[in-house]
Amino acid sequence: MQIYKVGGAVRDRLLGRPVVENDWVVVGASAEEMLEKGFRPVGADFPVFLHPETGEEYALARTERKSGRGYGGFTFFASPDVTLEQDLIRRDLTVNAMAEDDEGQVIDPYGGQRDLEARLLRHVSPAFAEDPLRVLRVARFAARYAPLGFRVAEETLELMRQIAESGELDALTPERSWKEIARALMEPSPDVFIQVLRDCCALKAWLPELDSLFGVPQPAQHHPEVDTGIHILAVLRQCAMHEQPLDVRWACLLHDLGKGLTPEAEWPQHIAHEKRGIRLIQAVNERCKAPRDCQELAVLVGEFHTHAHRALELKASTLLDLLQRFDVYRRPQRFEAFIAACEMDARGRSGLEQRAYPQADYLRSAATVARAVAVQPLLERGLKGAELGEALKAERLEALKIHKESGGNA
Ligand SMILES: Nc1ccn([C@@H]2O[C@H](COP(=O)(O)OP(=O)(O)OP(=O)(O)O)[C@@H](O)[C@H]2O)c(=O)n1
Ligand SMILES: [Mg+2]
Repeated sequence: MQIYKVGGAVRDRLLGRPVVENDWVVVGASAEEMLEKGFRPVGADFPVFLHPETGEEYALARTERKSGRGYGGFTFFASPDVTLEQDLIRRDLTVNAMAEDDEGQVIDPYGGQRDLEARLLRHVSPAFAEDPLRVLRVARFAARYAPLGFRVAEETLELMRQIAESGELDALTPERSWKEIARALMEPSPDVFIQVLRDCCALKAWLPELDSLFGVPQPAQHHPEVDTGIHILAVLRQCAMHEQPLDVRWACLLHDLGKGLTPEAEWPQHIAHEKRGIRLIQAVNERCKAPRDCQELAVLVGEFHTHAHRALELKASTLLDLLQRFDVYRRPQRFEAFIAACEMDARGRSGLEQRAYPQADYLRSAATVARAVAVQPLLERGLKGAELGEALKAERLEALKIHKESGGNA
């Protein structure tokens, strides 16, 4: 049997980037031989094994044919006769279809090195279409390598368009898709992920609520970029620049979905888009099976981002309602994430990226002030239950009024 390093490890070494994990392909071996050598099988009918010591993945060279729609609809054909070239040709991108032998020699039958030079993400063969997840993968690689000058080859974009238009993306399980989405949003250019999906019409299939924001105008006074979709891309760029975590990026992606429901007669105003957007955000959350923290933050940012932007004008009682709603007493971290998302929203506007956002510190100090109200004296007065709650609220309100009068510098 011959063992080759394949995929991302070869690509990233040639790019001079750190290699995080190795994938291996094994040619000329049977499953029985692998088991004899102590490799552990990953699944019953999946020709992939884990190395007994390193835990890295070793896949038998295989050809893959589609037997039905969606994931699960795969049949694998692995046999000792399958050659390295046959294995590589069914892979997604030429830059991912290179192998390296144990002497460091690169085997590159499909022009991976040429495309690395040309900064092109290009599919290897029509077998690309066997796995519709690759549409998301390519957009994710584009989001990762855009800063190095990579772009998706025109013919690959065309193939991605055919896959998207065939409805195949609907067959992807939310679990598989979410992994790609989450990784893509954390890449250096998450906006490129969305842009590529839009370019191949996959955004329309996957996230029509977001796709329809392109072409929807906003008031130029607050949004010099005008187009709502362009604004979302700019907000994502800010998220990457400020190294925001996934929940913040997810919330930013969805925060303005309500603007897609504004009747055209009201454009460029979007009165009540925050409330209107809630059910869209919830629907996307559920459809994508986003993790709980992402779901929660997205709904809260959707409903309350305008509150944050107007923080300095809010009445003390409205401010208190906001803090109560966020449960800043027990969930301080979630409120921080909310503030971060709103700041990214404020900065994701052409020419306003550097503008100060004093609302952030104002909200932070308001939360501190409300949190500082002590419960103990109220307990000592014998208050409990609903009465205690009301008294606590009243004291917090007083504290916030003083805070507001002092301009937030209390
Ligand atoms: N849907 C997929 C998934 C994987 N691969 C192939 O399997 C290799 C390893 O897959 P994976 O580890 O998911 O991707 P990497 O390319 O290693 O990239 P990453 O840096 O994201 O791990 C890829 O390079 C590619 O050759 C593929 O062709 N189609
Ligand atoms: Mg890998």
